[in-house]
Amino acid sequence: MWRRRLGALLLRSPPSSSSPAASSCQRSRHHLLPTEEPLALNRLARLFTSQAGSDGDGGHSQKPFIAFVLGGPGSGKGTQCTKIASDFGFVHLSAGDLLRHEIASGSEKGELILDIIKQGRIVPSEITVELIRKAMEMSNANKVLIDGFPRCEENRVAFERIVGTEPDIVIFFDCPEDEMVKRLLGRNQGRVDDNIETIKKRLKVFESLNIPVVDYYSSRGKVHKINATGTADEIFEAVRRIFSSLRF
Ligand SMILES: Nc1ncnc2c1ncn2[C@@H]1O[C@H](COP(=O)(O)OP(=O)(O)OP(=O)(O)O)[C@@H](O)[C@H]1O
Ligand SMILES: Nc1ccn([C@H]2C[C@H](O)[C@@H](COP(=O)(O)O)O2)c(=O)n1
Ligand SMILES: [Mg+2]
Repeated sequence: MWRRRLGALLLRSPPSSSSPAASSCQRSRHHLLPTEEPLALNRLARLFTSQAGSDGDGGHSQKPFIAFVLGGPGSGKGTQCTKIASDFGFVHLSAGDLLRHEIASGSEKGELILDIIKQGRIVPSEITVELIRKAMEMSNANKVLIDGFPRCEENRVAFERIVGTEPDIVIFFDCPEDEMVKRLLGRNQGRVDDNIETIKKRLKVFESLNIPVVDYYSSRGKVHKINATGTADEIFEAVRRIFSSLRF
């Protein structure tokens, strides 16, 4: 299985030399690659992840179909992912939920994550990608929705480096800011970032760091942009048309 092989390779890689606190989407690009040794491992990892085929021990190394689901805070990513997962048999991995789960675990890393989320900033990519990679491996899924990721260029590059593959498609929920703010203020799920001060910061981060990632994937012909106004069911009709036309 590609996941087992990749997991074994990555478990053997040495820890990153950069401290998580020093790592952020604001860092310069040359700080993204921790050491040269993981790079060599990444090349090996790609051999197991970039294409389907026999992995030499009788197993099947087909990589999962990956859809990144993007959109501003409150655009309805989580709501729509639940529907896609139920109707199209995808496993739904929310980057935000994985980070909140880490906070709830009481780990030291969780304290750092909580601090960053309260400020509406982006968690260091190494942390988020590692949580996603582990969740993908544990799910053993062949169709995965990755909700709320990548949030910035550094997230995108780190995913390609650590997981060794690109998304097959990117779904982008396009929603006006005033509607997103209204939805977030009415969400009522006790999230530490659903207050107007943090929401304003999240919207700024979305515009400055996440939209460039959407543009990057648009230029590669991977983006399906969906008008995210209207009821959740109306929006899902547009989503359904896209997923019904895919071969996975
Ligand atoms: N089409 C819609 N119309 C009105 N409310 C909606 C719609 N879709 C979702 N909501 C509600 O808006 C709130 C935010 O939705 P959701 O959590 O799905 O957004 P999100 O994009 O995942 O946000 P975040 O990035 O903060 O996780 C929720 O309370 C949800 O029930
Ligand atoms: N790739 C990601 C995804 C999420 N976060 C942090 C910052 C977000 O404001 C917060 C909540 O995420 P959401 O549930 O809104 O998707 O989690 C991040 O740093 N990097
Ligand atoms: Mg969400």
